[in-house]
Amino acid sequence: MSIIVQKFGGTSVATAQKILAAARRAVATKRAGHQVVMVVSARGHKTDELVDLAAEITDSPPPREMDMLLSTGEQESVALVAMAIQTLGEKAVSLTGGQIGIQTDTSYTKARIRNISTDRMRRCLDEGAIVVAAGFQGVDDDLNITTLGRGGSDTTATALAAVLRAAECEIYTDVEGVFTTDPRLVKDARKVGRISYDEMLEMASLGAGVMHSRSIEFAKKFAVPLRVRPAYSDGAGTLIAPEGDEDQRVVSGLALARNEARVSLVGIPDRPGTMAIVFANMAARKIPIDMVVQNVAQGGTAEVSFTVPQSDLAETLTAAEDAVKGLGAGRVESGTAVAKLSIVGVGMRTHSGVAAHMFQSLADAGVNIQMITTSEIKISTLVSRDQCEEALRKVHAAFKLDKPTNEPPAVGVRQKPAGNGDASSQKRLLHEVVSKLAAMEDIVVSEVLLDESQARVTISEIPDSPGISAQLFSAVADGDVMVDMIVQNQSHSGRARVSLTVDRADLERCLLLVREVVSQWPEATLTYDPEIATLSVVGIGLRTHTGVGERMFRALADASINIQLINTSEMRMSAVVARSEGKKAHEALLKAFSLNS
Ligand SMILES: Nc1ncnc2c1ncn2[C@@H]1O[C@H](COP(=O)(O)OP(=O)(O)O)[C@@H](O)[C@H]1O
Ligand SMILES: N[C@@H](CC(=O)OP(=O)(O)O)C(=O)O
Repeated sequence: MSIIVQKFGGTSVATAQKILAAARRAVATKRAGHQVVMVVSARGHKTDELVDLAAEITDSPPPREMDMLLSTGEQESVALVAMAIQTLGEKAVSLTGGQIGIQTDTSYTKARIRNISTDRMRRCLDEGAIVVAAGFQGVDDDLNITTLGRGGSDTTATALAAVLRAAECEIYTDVEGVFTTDPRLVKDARKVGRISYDEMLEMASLGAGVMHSRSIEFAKKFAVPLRVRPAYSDGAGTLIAPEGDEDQRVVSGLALARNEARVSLVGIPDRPGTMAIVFANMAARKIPIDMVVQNVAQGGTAEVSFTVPQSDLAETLTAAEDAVKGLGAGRVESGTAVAKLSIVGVGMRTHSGVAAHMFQSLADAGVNIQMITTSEIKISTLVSRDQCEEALRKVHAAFKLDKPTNEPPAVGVRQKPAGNGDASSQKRLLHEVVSKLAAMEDIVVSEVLLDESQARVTISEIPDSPGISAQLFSAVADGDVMVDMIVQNQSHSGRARVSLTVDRADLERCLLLVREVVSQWPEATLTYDPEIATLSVVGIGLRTHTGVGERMFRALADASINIQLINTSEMRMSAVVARSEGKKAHEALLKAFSLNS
């Protein structure tokens, strides 16, 4: 008999009526011939209320007691849901994380799942009961209660689906499914029928609150089909699966992270080891870095900027000050009142002109871009917070995401065939690595790739005002040059620096196009380097595990290799180095991540 996991978020069990509705759905699924495991969150704003209550008692609640407190929200709701099921005439057993055997590490308030025992759940299911599992919690080796971090019930649900080999994991919520962007912010947002794990991972980690990114990591690692569905109707929702829709748009969705802060380390030494020290200091404080922007150095000093949630700013500044002390040079700058606006879509792998279109729509809205970073399937920009919602609406409309998908794509010229070439070998590699994991949530690094086919172009001293990036990238796109990485730092004295990488065969054409645009800015300078290599560490959980950057940059530092550019995503962390050092860097990274060449 197939197992279906059904997760109900806080909004979907907020009242007795909603609890009964959730119970009816589980009962109907059981009566249709499935075994059912429900995962339930705390009712409504219960978790927030408990957090506020603790704050009234003390400024720094002990993490162990915080987890003891927060886990009660879910304990209340599972009991109520189990009662509701029993009144409908079916057997039900509510279980806490500890009673199930969800074993975690001891990092209170952000624990990671190590193992899950299926014995108790299977026994209950075999006795004909619906299992009602408390989301968001587990226990450590000493049976201390731990929680998985805010929004963690999605992670519980996907992890239970993985260990039970469920046919599907359904996430019931207060919207029809996954939308092109948050429907609360953009009323024209449309529901997506199907989206790939990779796109959903990016969307979730870039700010789309509908799913917790760690739960998509589980889904991808253990190939769990996920479906986001409305709790209030029979809508089919959105399927999250290995691949997205066939007739996919170039851009599938937009995400906004409103409460970001920027931290920059300026004037730091441009030498091997710098990034290793920076990342080690961040990892030591478990600070998850969002957008990392390191641009080519000038005058012997380098600069790295990154964004963090504003709530992590104080801790990040301390870590950054420690890093500067360790480096013996540089200073720390920071900026608040910024927001991160990102576009996501696998179509970017094959189409040119996507960045230009995004930048142009921001320019048309009078929005200045303070920082840019890209990965193969996303482009993130840092903009001022007071303009961010308007910017979100403008970019959404510019990509015609408010229109049905069967219309011709709004942008982009296909430059590369779509075929997913080595997808099956990637799946095999992933499976091999996952099968050897000691703990379920351990980081997965499946490959280290060396790309020697690219060239770098850097434009310095360009004016820092709306429309500049749009002009630059429109010119390149109009010339049909496919841009891979884009990195733009925060500006200094009204001047910014942008670097991009292109296929080496396109370098001459790209330079011609860029020169023409740059000629209108008297102070701007253009440099290029056809001799670069890009190293990419590929895996799952690269951003949520803060130690990957540290390990990567430590390995490059130990091999005395200097880093020119960095870009990161959920599934890839890349660094540009001199081509002459590419092979050595590749070997060093394979060794650091215990992979065979
Ligand atoms: N791309 C998106 N698609 C759908 N919903 C989104 C998206 N981005 C943000 N959201 C928001 O996520 C909310 C659902 O998540 P959440 O409030 O955590 O629900 P739950 O309590 O069910 O876990 C929606 O109400 C919606 O406003
Ligand atoms: N109750 C927890 C866990 C959770 O995932 O909730 P929800 O499914 O309502 O986002 C929280 O508020 O963080």
